[in-house]
Amino acid sequence: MTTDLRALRPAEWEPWFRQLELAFGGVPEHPQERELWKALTECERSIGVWDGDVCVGTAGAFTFRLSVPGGALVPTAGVTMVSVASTHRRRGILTSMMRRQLDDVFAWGEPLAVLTASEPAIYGRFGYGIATRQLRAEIDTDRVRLSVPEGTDDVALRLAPPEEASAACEAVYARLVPGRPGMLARRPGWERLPLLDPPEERAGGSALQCVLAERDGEVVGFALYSTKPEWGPAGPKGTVRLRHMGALDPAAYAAVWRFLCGMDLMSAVQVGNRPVDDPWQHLVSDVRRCDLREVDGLHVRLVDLPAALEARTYRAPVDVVLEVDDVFCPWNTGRWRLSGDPKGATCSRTDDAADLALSVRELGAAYLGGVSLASLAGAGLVREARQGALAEASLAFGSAVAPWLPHGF
Ligand SMILES: CC(=O)SCCNC(=O)CCNC(=O)[C@H](O)C(C)(C)COP(=O)(O)OP(=O)(O)OC[C@H]1O[C@@H](n2cnc3c(N)ncnc32)[C@H](O)[C@@H]1OP(=O)(O)O
Repeated sequence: MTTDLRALRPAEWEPWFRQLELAFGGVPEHPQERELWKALTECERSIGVWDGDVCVGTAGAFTFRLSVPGGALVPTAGVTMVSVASTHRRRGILTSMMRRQLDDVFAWGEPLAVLTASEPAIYGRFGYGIATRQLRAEIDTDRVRLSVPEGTDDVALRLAPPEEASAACEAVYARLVPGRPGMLARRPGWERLPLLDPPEERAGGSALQCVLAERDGEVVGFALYSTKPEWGPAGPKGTVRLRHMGALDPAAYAAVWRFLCGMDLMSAVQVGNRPVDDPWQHLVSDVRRCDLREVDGLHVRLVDLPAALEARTYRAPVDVVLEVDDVFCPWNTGRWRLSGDPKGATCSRTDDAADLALSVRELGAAYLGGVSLASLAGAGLVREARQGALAEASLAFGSAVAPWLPHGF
């Protein structure tokens, strides 16, 4: 079988995207969603694999800037729309696309590649580590009470049509990005993503709604959500489905959560993707009635290892030699001295003896500060060669807030 792997040509987008839809089960995306992804596709950064004139492989790489510990926004490739035709599976087409893509990303000078996986088992072999988790919950608001901090009553709430409120929500979102590793600075066009709301995908729920939290006329928080009314023998038992929220201070945050949890005729708030350290967990009277669950979120790959390690800061002073194994991107393999602190870091090749040995996948998992090197060592995935190095590096790599990716891509 000979196939042709090449950059996507704009005129090829339809069959290319159709291949992606087929690989994901064949149901066409809603036109609203299709149009958004078409507008956001960066053809010159996307790959198509063709068998004759049939598209059999797809992969894209959005131009992102990712928030990392310390608040820098690092140029990052957002790997997306990966698929191989079921007629051509398990013949190495994904591997060939990952090869081309990571070579490209390195050549573009982007230190990181990130993705969210349809199945977490796919990408470890290409050097991606699971760096963030997302919290899912269903809060039983008939039973759970919320205690709110002082100042919450000073926050005014106002319903607004989501389209009209979008600019104000985006302004709040943008201010949150540097403070939470894993968040993405949104480029023009991406503000449409939280507003996607095809009627066919509401599953009995309302259209998207928006509440704004304001203090002295300034928007300090928001939530995008829908409601699903339902009635049982004992009366109302509707559900609030939270899509997206953000707030600039604890009182604004609590005001939004009190609104979500206090809606009349609603018995539950469903939360699909929040940070694992989301503060509402400390406001509720009964955390057991919140049905907390966690799943993998952002998978991170260090493409240019020294540039990536120098782009973030470290929570405590650290001076370690890392012996890194990177089979898929061998330019990262070798010994690297990392010296860093809360202000910055340097990372360069060294012949000195290793303090810690690990693969680039573990480094990707630990990079945003949400997965501890000590925990990875407990699984036998990080080896300590100098006593004390593991504790030192674990502390330094940690983040005060859990890294989190608010939305898929
Ligand atoms: C970021 C995103 O876009 S996530 C979306 C990923 N896409 C999908 O899930 C759509 C449906 N699935 C597919 O399109 C394909 O099955 C793909 C893309 C996952 C794999 O494509 P293929 O061309 O079959 O993969 P390829 O032949 O290169 O396999 C490489 C290796 O990965 C392994 N692999 C491939 N798919 C999977 C999987 N789903 N789970 C576990 N391992 C896998 C193969 O067994 C192979 O292992 P080996 O090197 O030890 O032999």
